[in-house]
Amino acid sequence: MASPVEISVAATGKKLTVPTGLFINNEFVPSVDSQEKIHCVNPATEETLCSVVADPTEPRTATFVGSRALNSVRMRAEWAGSELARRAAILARRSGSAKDIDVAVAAARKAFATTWGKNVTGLERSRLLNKLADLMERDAQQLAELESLNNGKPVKIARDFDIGDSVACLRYYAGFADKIVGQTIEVDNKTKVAFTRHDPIGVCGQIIPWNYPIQMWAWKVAPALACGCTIVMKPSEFTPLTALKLSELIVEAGFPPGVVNTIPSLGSVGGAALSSHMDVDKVAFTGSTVTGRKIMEAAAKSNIKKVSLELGGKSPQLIFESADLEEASKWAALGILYNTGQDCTAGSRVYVQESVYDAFLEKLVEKANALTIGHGFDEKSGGGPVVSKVQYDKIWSYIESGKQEGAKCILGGEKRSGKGYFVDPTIFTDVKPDMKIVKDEIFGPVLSVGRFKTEEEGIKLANDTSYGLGAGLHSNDASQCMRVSQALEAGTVWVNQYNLLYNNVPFGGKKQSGIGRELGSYALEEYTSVKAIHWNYGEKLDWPL
Ligand SMILES: NC(=O)C1=CN([C@@H]2O[C@H](COP(=O)(O)OP(=O)(O)OC[C@H]3O[C@@H](n4cnc5c(N)ncnc54)[C@H](O)[C@@H]3O)[C@@H](O)[C@H]2O)C=CC1
Ligand code: BAL
Repeated sequence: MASPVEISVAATGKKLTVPTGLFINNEFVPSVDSQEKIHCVNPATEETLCSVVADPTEPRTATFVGSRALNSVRMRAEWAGSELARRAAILARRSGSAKDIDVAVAAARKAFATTWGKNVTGLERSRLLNKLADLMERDAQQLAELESLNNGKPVKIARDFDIGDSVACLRYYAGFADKIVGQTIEVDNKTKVAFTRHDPIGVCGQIIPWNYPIQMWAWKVAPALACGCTIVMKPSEFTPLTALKLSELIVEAGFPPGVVNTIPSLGSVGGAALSSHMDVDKVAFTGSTVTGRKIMEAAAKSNIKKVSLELGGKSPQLIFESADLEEASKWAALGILYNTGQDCTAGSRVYVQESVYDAFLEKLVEKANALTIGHGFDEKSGGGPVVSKVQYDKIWSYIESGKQEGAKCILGGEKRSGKGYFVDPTIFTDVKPDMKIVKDEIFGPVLSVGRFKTEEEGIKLANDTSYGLGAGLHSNDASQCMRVSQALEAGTVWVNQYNLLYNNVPFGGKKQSGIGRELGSYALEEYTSVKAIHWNYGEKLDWPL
């Protein structure tokens, strides 16, 4: 058994207990072949919270350093050819056979064949999912505090939005569990019929990021369990704590052993092993486009498992002259500042029609200034620090590049002193389409504001990106709203609002923002395999042909 640890929470004077092992077959266990650890850091204080068992099969420290460094300096030329890059590449290649992933996949396979899959009724799956939702609701405050400690986001936001929506997500899919039905298809009125079964796809590898550790867990786990799949979950190495805590609730809710397994691991080890595993039937991923591409490649090179990818974005918002500028400025601020900009749909490019440019900008700066970025346990905080030193350095390198490339920084852009990975709202104007701050996903509170004259020009600027996740438009002209929402190349378009998602509305990307859909009834397609059964109840075969 791997022992739980206690984390002292200075702000409340209480302690939180967190399991630290790999969660396999409803038990927290050590790695089969290593004592290596993932160190979890509080981004508000830079202090280590605790360490959890990692999933290594190779010398871990070097891989960990390599992996982090690789992520942080991916775009930096000096990385290429360095000794660290060479070592990281070798170690990443070697990590494909992670033994703990093998053990977890075997547990998930066994559960799928015995206690779960087609061996459990939809009603029972629904009951267990509802029970899990109740437990999550009961523990919402504790989970929110843990999420805040590990990720940085404000406790109240984690509790009321991330966890509130996650509880609702579990209940939404609990409702579907006994309603997953196929079709009856008449192929011949007298002698033959066909029907379809929507079978659970099998063992699912689920690889989630650090920006919404609990919510991305719920988006993945809820539809998979509703459909009868079993799971090997790999949380981000930056934020594994709440996935481990939720694993305790899996046991308490009464799920059979092996239905949900949790392997805290490095992406280059556990994530790569899951994506290339020959006995994983599907991999669901949320994260960067760079990693999504690797996952698709690994799936193609192994067993052609089903893949769904929810990737990055560089989402635009268009502000037209008829818009309610007061409201539009609030939505634009929310779009870039929610979760301190660490959001796949962050509205990181705003384009304003020339006639209202100055008036809008003034309001936008006022709204951005009004948001307090602070400690997650401070009730006044509307946003927290960014998740890690890696992310902090990446964001600052973009802010510097914006300045160097000639954009005008009209808000923020100055580092704070003291501890914590805090980045204040930063707005650039006078931007050009080929600037890095306009093209790349920054994943921080950094906004580029440009201008356009005509609707056609606005649409062209908005669509000038390899991404296609979200887009927003603000206008009081209904015909324009309809025209522009159709023209915007994105999986989600918000009209006179931004960034609101609902469990019953599908979510996903176009272009290089991903494939597949999460949420809504569409997500069920990701976790089921359609079988057509042809039935002959009367035709005699006229033979030979
Ligand atoms: N679309 C989104 O929601 C997210 C986008 N990002 C973007 O990615 C950038 C870098 O952040 P990262 O943490 O490095 O994202 P990432 O895409 O590398 O990490 C996301 C998940 O993928 C795993 N992973 C990493 N390499 C893998 C591999 N080879 N095979 C399988 N799984 C792997 C990680 O362990 C983590 O669980 C961010 O600055 C942001 O721009 C990051 C997180 C979420
Ligand atoms: N806000 C949707 C999920 C994500 O950012 O990853």
